[in-house]
Amino acid sequence: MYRLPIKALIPGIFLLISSFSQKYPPVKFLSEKDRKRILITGGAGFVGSHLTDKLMMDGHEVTVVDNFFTGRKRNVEHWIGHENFELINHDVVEPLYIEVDQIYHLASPASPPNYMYNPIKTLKTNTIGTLNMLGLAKRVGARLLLASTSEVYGDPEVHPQNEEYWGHVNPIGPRACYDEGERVTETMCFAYLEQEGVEVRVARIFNTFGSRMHMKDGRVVSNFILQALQGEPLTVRPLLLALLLFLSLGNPEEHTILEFAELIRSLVVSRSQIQFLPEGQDDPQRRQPDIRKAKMMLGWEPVVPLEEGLNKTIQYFSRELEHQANNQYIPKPKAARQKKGQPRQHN
Ligand SMILES: O=c1ccn([C@@H]2O[C@H](COP(=O)(O)OP(=O)(O)O[C@H]3OC[C@@H](O)[C@H](O)[C@H]3O)[C@@H](O)[C@H]2O)c(=O)[nH]1
Repeated sequence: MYRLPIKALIPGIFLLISSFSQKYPPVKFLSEKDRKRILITGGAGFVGSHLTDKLMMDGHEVTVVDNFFTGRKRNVEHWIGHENFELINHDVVEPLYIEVDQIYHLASPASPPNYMYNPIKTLKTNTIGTLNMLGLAKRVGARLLLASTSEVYGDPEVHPQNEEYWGHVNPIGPRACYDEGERVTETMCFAYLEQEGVEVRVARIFNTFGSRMHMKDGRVVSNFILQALQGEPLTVRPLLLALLLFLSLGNPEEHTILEFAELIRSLVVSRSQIQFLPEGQDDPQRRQPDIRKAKMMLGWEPVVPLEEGLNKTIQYFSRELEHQANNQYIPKPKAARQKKGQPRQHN
Protein backbone atom coordinates (compact mmCIF):
# COMPACT_ATOMS: atom_id res chain seq x y z
CA MET A 1 0.00 0.00 0.00
CA TYR A 2 1.27 3.46 -0.87
CA ARG A 3 1.85 5.64 2.22
CA LEU A 4 2.27 9.40 2.17
CA PRO A 5 5.21 10.58 4.27
CA ILE A 6 4.01 12.62 7.32
CA LYS A 7 6.05 15.59 6.03
CA ALA A 8 3.87 15.78 2.92
CA LEU A 9 0.73 16.10 5.08
CA ILE A 10 2.00 19.05 7.16
CA PRO A 11 1.06 21.88 4.75
CA GLY A 12 -2.42 20.39 4.43
CA ILE A 13 -2.83 20.20 8.22
CA PHE A 14 -1.74 23.84 8.57
CA LEU A 15 -4.22 24.86 5.90
CA LEU A 16 -6.99 22.99 7.70
CA ILE A 17 -6.14 24.60 11.07
CA SER A 18 -5.96 28.09 9.58
CA SER A 19 -9.26 27.61 7.76
CA PHE A 20 -10.83 26.75 11.13
CA SER A 21 -9.35 29.77 12.88
CA GLN A 22 -10.22 32.09 9.97
CA LYS A 23 -13.84 31.12 10.38
CA TYR A 24 -14.13 33.65 13.21
CA PRO A 25 -12.97 37.25 13.57
CA PRO A 26 -9.65 37.45 15.47
CA VAL A 27 -10.01 37.02 19.24
CA LYS A 28 -7.46 38.11 21.87
CA PHE A 29 -6.25 35.54 24.34
CA LEU A 30 -7.08 36.45 27.95
CA SER A 31 -5.83 34.62 31.01
CA GLU A 32 -8.37 32.94 33.29
CA LYS A 33 -7.98 35.86 35.71
CA ASP A 34 -8.82 38.55 33.12
CA ARG A 35 -11.44 36.66 31.15
CA LYS A 36 -15.00 37.56 32.20
CA ARG A 37 -18.21 35.60 31.71
CA ILE A 38 -20.54 38.18 30.21
CA LEU A 39 -24.28 38.04 29.57
CA ILE A 40 -25.75 40.38 26.94
CA THR A 41 -29.54 40.50 26.91
CA GLY A 42 -30.78 41.68 23.52
CA GLY A 43 -27.35 40.69 22.20
CA ALA A 44 -28.68 39.79 18.73
CA GLY A 45 -30.05 43.29 18.21
CA PHE A 46 -28.46 46.26 16.46
CA VAL A 47 -26.48 47.69 19.41
CA GLY A 48 -26.17 44.36 21.27
CA SER A 49 -24.53 42.56 18.37
CA HIS A 50 -21.82 45.23 18.01
CA LEU A 51 -21.18 44.98 21.75
CA THR A 52 -20.97 41.19 21.35
CA ASP A 53 -18.28 41.66 18.67
CA LYS A 54 -16.25 44.00 20.87
CA LEU A 55 -16.36 41.76 23.96
CA MET A 56 -15.69 38.58 21.97
CA MET A 57 -12.70 40.17 20.20
CA ASP A 58 -11.42 41.35 23.59
CA GLY A 59 -11.29 37.66 24.59
CA HIS A 60 -14.25 37.33 26.98
CA GLU A 61 -16.85 34.55 27.19
CA VAL A 62 -20.12 35.96 25.89
CA THR A 63 -23.61 34.58 26.35
CA VAL A 64 -26.21 36.28 24.17
CA VAL A 65 -29.83 36.05 25.25
CA ASP A 66 -32.50 37.20 22.80
CA ASN A 67 -36.14 36.39 22.07
CA PHE A 68 -35.67 37.57 18.45
CA PHE A 69 -38.55 40.04 18.51
CA THR A 70 -36.33 42.68 16.92
CA GLY A 71 -32.95 40.90 17.16
CA ARG A 72 -31.76 38.51 14.45
CA LYS A 73 -29.56 35.44 14.46
CA ARG A 74 -27.81 36.83 11.36
CA ASN A 75 -26.35 39.65 13.49
CA VAL A 76 -24.27 37.20 15.56
CA GLU A 77 -24.06 34.17 13.26
CA HIS A 78 -20.33 34.79 12.68
CA TRP A 79 -19.70 33.68 16.29
CA ILE A 80 -21.86 30.56 16.35
CA GLY A 81 -19.72 27.55 17.25
CA HIS A 82 -16.91 29.62 18.82
CA GLU A 83 -15.88 28.17 22.17
CA ASN A 84 -16.28 31.54 23.94
CA PHE A 85 -19.77 32.16 22.55
CA GLU A 86 -23.25 30.98 23.40
CA LEU A 87 -26.62 32.03 21.95
CA ILE A 88 -29.78 31.38 23.96
CA ASN A 89 -33.29 31.90 22.61
CA HIS A 90 -34.88 33.20 25.79
CA ASP A 91 -37.28 35.95 26.86
CA VAL A 92 -36.00 37.95 29.84
CA VAL A 93 -39.57 38.07 31.19
CA GLU A 94 -38.82 34.49 32.32
CA PRO A 95 -36.14 34.01 35.01
CA LEU A 96 -32.69 32.88 33.90
CA TYR A 97 -30.28 30.92 36.05
CA ILE A 98 -26.72 31.12 34.80
CA GLU A 99 -23.31 32.04 36.28
CA VAL A 100 -21.86 35.32 35.03
CA ASP A 101 -19.52 38.12 36.12
CA GLN A 102 -21.13 40.97 34.17
CA ILE A 103 -24.53 41.68 32.62
CA TYR A 104 -25.22 44.13 29.81
CA HIS A 105 -28.99 44.49 29.91
CA LEU A 106 -30.15 45.74 26.50
CA ALA A 107 -33.30 43.69 26.00
CA SER A 108 -36.21 45.89 24.94
CA PRO A 109 -37.67 47.03 21.64
CA ALA A 110 -36.27 50.54 21.16
CA SER A 111 -37.89 52.17 18.14
CA PRO A 112 -41.33 53.81 18.52
CA PRO A 113 -43.20 51.48 16.09
CA ASN A 114 -41.65 48.41 17.71
CA TYR A 115 -42.31 49.38 21.32
CA MET A 116 -45.82 50.62 20.50
CA TYR A 117 -46.64 47.39 18.67
CA ASN A 118 -47.41 45.63 21.96
CA PRO A 119 -47.24 48.16 24.83
CA ILE A 120 -48.05 45.59 27.53
CA LYS A 121 -45.21 43.35 26.35
CA THR A 122 -42.87 46.36 26.29
CA LEU A 123 -43.84 47.11 29.89
CA LYS A 124 -43.34 43.47 30.94
CA THR A 125 -39.93 43.34 29.26
CA ASN A 126 -38.82 46.52 30.97
CA THR A 127 -40.25 45.78 34.43
CA ILE A 128 -40.29 41.99 34.95
CA GLY A 129 -37.32 41.49 32.60
CA THR A 130 -35.18 44.02 34.47
CA LEU A 131 -36.21 42.63 37.89
CA ASN A 132 -35.11 39.19 36.68
CA MET A 133 -31.75 40.53 35.52
CA LEU A 134 -31.18 42.51 38.73
CA GLY A 135 -32.14 39.40 40.73
CA LEU A 136 -29.58 37.41 38.74
CA ALA A 137 -26.94 40.12 39.29
CA LYS A 138 -27.63 40.03 43.04
CA ARG A 139 -27.51 36.22 43.24
CA VAL A 140 -24.21 35.79 41.37
CA GLY A 141 -22.59 39.09 42.45
CA ALA A 142 -22.42 40.43 38.87
CA ARG A 143 -22.14 44.06 37.80
CA LEU A 144 -25.06 45.19 35.61
CA LEU A 145 -25.14 47.87 32.93
CA LEU A 146 -28.58 49.05 31.90
CA ALA A 147 -29.01 50.44 28.39
CA SER A 148 -31.57 53.16 29.07
CA THR A 149 -32.79 55.84 26.71
CA SER A 150 -33.03 59.56 26.08
CA GLU A 151 -36.78 58.91 26.17
CA VAL A 152 -36.63 59.10 29.98
CA TYR A 153 -36.54 62.88 29.34
CA GLY A 154 -39.86 62.67 27.42
CA ASP A 155 -40.53 65.94 25.61
CA PRO A 156 -37.76 67.87 27.40
CA GLU A 157 -38.09 71.45 28.61
CA VAL A 158 -34.33 71.77 29.17
CA HIS A 159 -31.68 71.92 26.39
CA PRO A 160 -29.31 70.22 26.06
CA GLN A 161 -30.31 67.37 28.40
CA ASN A 162 -27.85 66.42 31.13
CA GLU A 163 -27.92 63.62 33.72
CA GLU A 164 -29.48 65.86 36.38
CA TYR A 165 -32.63 66.68 34.37
CA TRP A 166 -35.70 64.69 35.59
CA GLY A 167 -37.66 64.80 32.37
CA HIS A 168 -41.13 65.67 31.17
CA VAL A 169 -43.10 62.52 30.35
CA ASN A 170 -46.79 61.97 29.65
CA PRO A 171 -47.50 58.85 31.76
CA ILE A 172 -50.52 57.76 29.72
CA GLY A 173 -49.49 58.77 26.17
CA PRO A 174 -48.63 56.36 23.33
CA ARG A 175 -44.90 56.49 24.17
CA ALA A 176 -45.44 55.88 27.91
CA CYS A 177 -44.94 52.08 27.79
CA TYR A 178 -41.31 52.69 26.84
CA ASP A 179 -40.63 56.08 28.45
CA GLU A 180 -42.12 55.11 31.82
CA GLY A 181 -40.91 51.51 31.42
CA GLU A 182 -37.30 52.70 31.09
CA ARG A 183 -37.72 55.26 33.87
CA VAL A 184 -38.76 52.50 36.28
CA THR A 185 -35.86 50.27 35.12
CA GLU A 186 -33.53 53.06 36.25
CA THR A 187 -35.41 53.26 39.58
CA MET A 188 -35.02 49.50 40.03
CA CYS A 189 -31.28 49.69 39.34
CA PHE A 190 -30.77 52.33 42.00
CA ALA A 191 -33.00 50.42 44.50
CA TYR A 192 -30.85 47.30 44.01
CA LEU A 193 -27.74 49.43 44.45
CA GLU A 194 -29.00 51.07 47.66
CA GLN A 195 -30.67 48.06 49.25
CA GLU A 196 -28.59 45.13 48.01
CA GLY A 197 -25.29 46.70 47.02
CA VAL A 198 -25.55 45.47 43.40
CA GLU A 199 -23.03 47.33 41.23
CA VAL A 200 -25.06 49.10 38.53
CA ARG A 201 -24.32 51.42 35.63
CA VAL A 202 -26.89 53.26 33.50
CA ALA A 203 -26.27 54.63 29.99
CA ARG A 204 -28.97 56.77 28.36
CA ILE A 205 -28.66 56.18 24.64
CA PHE A 206 -29.99 58.82 22.24
CA ASN A 207 -31.29 58.18 18.72
CA THR A 208 -28.89 55.69 17.15
CA PHE A 209 -28.22 54.31 13.69
CA GLY A 210 -25.77 52.01 11.97
CA SER A 211 -25.30 48.62 10.38
CA ARG A 212 -27.45 45.71 11.60
CA MET A 213 -30.50 47.88 12.20
CA HIS A 214 -33.67 46.00 11.41
CA MET A 215 -35.17 46.88 8.01
CA LYS A 216 -38.43 47.56 9.79
CA ASP A 217 -36.83 49.53 12.63
CA GLY A 218 -38.92 52.58 11.75
CA ARG A 219 -36.60 55.23 13.23
CA VAL A 220 -35.87 58.34 11.27
CA VAL A 221 -32.46 57.54 9.74
CA SER A 222 -33.26 53.99 8.64
CA ASN A 223 -36.62 55.15 7.26
CA PHE A 224 -35.00 57.93 5.21
CA ILE A 225 -32.22 55.71 3.90
CA LEU A 226 -34.59 52.95 2.83
CA GLN A 227 -37.01 55.44 1.29
CA ALA A 228 -34.19 57.16 -0.63
CA LEU A 229 -32.76 53.83 -1.85
CA GLN A 230 -36.17 52.66 -3.03
CA GLY A 231 -37.14 55.96 -4.66
CA GLU A 232 -40.05 56.51 -2.25
CA PRO A 233 -40.89 59.88 -0.63
CA LEU A 234 -38.94 60.73 2.55
CA THR A 235 -41.55 61.12 5.32
CA VAL A 236 -40.59 64.22 7.30
CA ARG A 237 -42.23 65.32 10.54
CA PRO A 238 -40.96 68.87 10.98
CA LEU A 239 -39.02 68.72 14.27
CA LEU A 240 -35.53 69.22 15.60
CA LEU A 241 -33.33 66.43 16.75
CA ALA A 242 -29.80 65.61 17.79
CA LEU A 243 -28.53 62.22 16.82
CA LEU A 244 -26.32 59.60 18.22
CA LEU A 245 -23.64 58.44 15.87
CA PHE A 246 -22.81 54.84 15.14
CA LEU A 247 -21.62 53.15 18.32
CA SER A 248 -21.17 56.39 20.18
CA LEU A 249 -23.06 57.56 23.26
CA GLY A 250 -24.62 60.67 21.82
CA ASN A 251 -23.58 63.38 19.44
CA PRO A 252 -24.20 66.95 20.50
CA GLU A 253 -24.64 68.19 16.90
CA GLU A 254 -28.20 69.33 16.33
CA HIS A 255 -29.99 68.93 12.99
CA THR A 256 -33.52 69.47 11.80
CA ILE A 257 -35.33 66.44 10.45
CA LEU A 258 -35.58 68.21 7.08
CA GLU A 259 -31.78 68.76 7.03
CA PHE A 260 -31.35 65.04 7.65
CA ALA A 261 -33.74 64.13 4.88
CA GLU A 262 -31.88 66.39 2.44
CA LEU A 263 -28.46 65.12 3.49
CA ILE A 264 -29.46 61.47 3.20
CA ARG A 265 -31.10 62.08 -0.16
CA SER A 266 -27.91 63.63 -1.51
CA LEU A 267 -25.64 60.91 -0.07
CA VAL A 268 -27.81 58.21 -1.64
CA VAL A 269 -28.02 60.27 -4.86
CA SER A 270 -31.74 59.69 -4.92
CA ARG A 271 -34.55 61.48 -6.72
CA SER A 272 -37.05 60.78 -3.92
CA GLN A 273 -39.49 63.56 -3.05
CA ILE A 274 -39.94 64.94 0.45
CA GLN A 275 -43.35 64.39 1.98
CA PHE A 276 -44.38 66.35 5.08
CA LEU A 277 -46.39 64.42 7.67
CA PRO A 278 -48.25 65.72 10.73
CA GLU A 279 -46.41 65.53 14.05
CA GLY A 280 -46.74 62.27 16.06
CA GLN A 281 -48.52 62.53 19.45
CA ASP A 282 -46.04 63.39 22.27
CA ASP A 283 -43.10 63.44 19.83
CA PRO A 284 -40.21 65.21 21.59
CA GLN A 285 -39.75 68.65 20.02
CA ARG A 286 -36.00 68.77 20.61
CA ARG A 287 -33.34 66.45 21.87
CA GLN A 288 -29.67 67.12 22.38
CA PRO A 289 -27.33 65.24 24.72
CA ASP A 290 -25.06 67.20 27.05
CA ILE A 291 -21.97 64.94 26.90
CA ARG A 292 -19.70 66.98 29.20
CA LYS A 293 -19.95 64.51 32.12
CA ALA A 294 -19.28 61.46 29.89
CA LYS A 295 -16.25 63.26 28.46
CA MET A 296 -14.91 64.25 31.88
CA MET A 297 -15.54 60.95 33.70
CA LEU A 298 -15.09 58.39 30.92
CA GLY A 299 -13.00 60.32 28.42
CA TRP A 300 -15.75 59.51 25.94
CA GLU A 301 -16.68 61.52 22.87
CA PRO A 302 -18.16 60.70 19.46
CA VAL A 303 -15.60 59.33 17.05
CA VAL A 304 -17.55 58.74 13.85
CA PRO A 305 -18.36 61.88 11.85
CA LEU A 306 -21.99 62.15 10.78
CA GLU A 307 -21.51 61.66 7.03
CA GLU A 308 -19.20 58.68 7.55
CA GLY A 309 -21.79 57.04 9.83
CA LEU A 310 -24.55 57.72 7.35
CA ASN A 311 -22.51 56.35 4.42
CA LYS A 312 -21.77 53.13 6.33
CA THR A 313 -25.47 52.75 7.14
CA ILE A 314 -26.42 53.42 3.51
CA GLN A 315 -23.98 50.70 2.36
CA TYR A 316 -25.43 48.30 4.91
CA PHE A 317 -29.03 48.88 3.81
CA SER A 318 -28.09 48.63 0.10
CA ARG A 319 -26.57 45.20 0.80
CA GLU A 320 -29.64 44.18 2.82
CA LEU A 321 -31.98 45.17 -0.01
CA GLU A 322 -29.84 43.15 -2.44
CA HIS A 323 -29.86 40.20 -0.05
CA GLN A 324 -33.65 40.39 0.20
CA ALA A 325 -34.07 40.60 -3.55
CA ASN A 326 -31.85 37.55 -4.06
CA ASN A 327 -33.57 35.50 -1.39
CA GLN A 328 -37.17 36.15 -2.24
CA TYR A 329 -39.46 33.19 -2.42
CA ILE A 330 -41.40 33.54 -5.64
CA PRO A 331 -44.05 30.82 -5.71
CA LYS A 332 -44.58 29.11 -9.05
CA PRO A 333 -48.08 29.58 -10.48
CA LYS A 334 -50.23 26.61 -9.53
CA ALA A 335 -51.62 24.41 -12.29
CA ALA A 336 -55.36 25.03 -12.71
CA ARG A 337 -57.37 22.55 -10.61
CA GLN A 338 -59.65 20.18 -12.35
CA LYS A 339 -63.32 20.72 -11.42
CA LYS A 340 -65.01 17.67 -9.92
CA GLY A 341 -67.21 15.75 -12.25
CA GLN A 342 -65.63 17.21 -15.38
CA PRO A 343 -64.05 14.69 -17.74
CA ARG A 344 -60.27 14.97 -18.14
CA GLN A 345 -59.06 16.45 -21.37
CA HIS A 346 -56.73 14.13 -23.20
CA ASN A 347 -54.47 15.27 -25.95
O1 LIG B 1 -40.08 58.56 9.01
C1 LIG B 1 -39.88 59.31 9.99
C2 LIG B 1 -39.59 58.82 11.29
C3 LIG B 1 -39.39 59.72 12.30
N1 LIG B 1 -39.44 61.07 12.08
C4 LIG B 1 -39.19 62.05 13.15
O2 LIG B 1 -37.84 61.92 13.57
C5 LIG B 1 -37.74 62.16 14.97
C6 LIG B 1 -37.03 61.01 15.59
O3 LIG B 1 -37.90 59.91 15.59
P1 LIG B 1 -37.43 58.40 15.64
O4 LIG B 1 -38.57 57.57 15.19
O5 LIG B 1 -36.14 58.23 14.94
O6 LIG B 1 -37.19 58.04 17.17
P2 LIG B 1 -37.17 58.91 18.51
O7 LIG B 1 -36.06 59.92 18.44
O8 LIG B 1 -38.53 59.44 18.77
O9 LIG B 1 -36.84 57.82 19.60
C7 LIG B 1 -35.69 57.01 19.42
O10 LIG B 1 -34.53 57.73 19.74
C8 LIG B 1 -34.16 57.85 21.04
C9 LIG B 1 -33.90 56.49 21.59
O11 LIG B 1 -33.48 56.57 22.92
C10 LIG B 1 -35.14 55.68 21.51
O12 LIG B 1 -34.87 54.36 21.87
C11 LIG B 1 -35.80 55.70 20.18
O13 LIG B 1 -37.12 55.32 20.37
C12 LIG B 1 -39.15 62.36 15.48
O14 LIG B 1 -39.37 63.74 15.60
C13 LIG B 1 -40.03 61.78 14.40
O15 LIG B 1 -41.29 62.40 14.29
C14 LIG B 1 -39.69 61.56 10.80
O16 LIG B 1 -39.72 62.77 10.56
N2 LIG B 1 -39.91 60.67 9.79
